[in-house]
Amino acid sequence: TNSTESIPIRLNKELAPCRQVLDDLESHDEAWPFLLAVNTKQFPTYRKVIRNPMDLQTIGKRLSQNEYKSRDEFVSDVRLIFDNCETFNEDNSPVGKAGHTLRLFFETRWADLTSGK
Ligand SMILES: Cn1cc(C(=O)NCCN2CCCC2)ccc1=O
Repeated sequence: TNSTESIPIRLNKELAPCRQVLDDLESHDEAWPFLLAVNTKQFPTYRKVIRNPMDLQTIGKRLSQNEYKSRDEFVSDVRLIFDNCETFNEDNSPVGKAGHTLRLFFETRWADLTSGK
């Protein structure tokens, strides 16, 4: 119900599924493009095209620093990674394919951890 969703993430013990799914993402074979922020020296146009960069290391820092007020804020940052990836990469490129694969893995794992439990 929405009665618990607005309670701060740490009070409502929603931190556990966030930490779990982040660990699962970081250890996935297709996570290599998303572990760290995109290197803007290697991709000089990136910051012009992608206004809100996001990566798994940044999410981990925010989680550890209690910067997420709800699980929905956490989920939004994860989905931002994949939306940015679709903007900047062709679907059939190595990075583009990794993004589609990891997005499906995330949505499936997140549903298992938070709804069908
Ligand atoms: C998210 N994203 C990532 C890349 C990428 O190539 N990352 C480099 C990954 N390297 C692998 C070993 C060292 C670093 C390109 C475009 C993009 O949107």
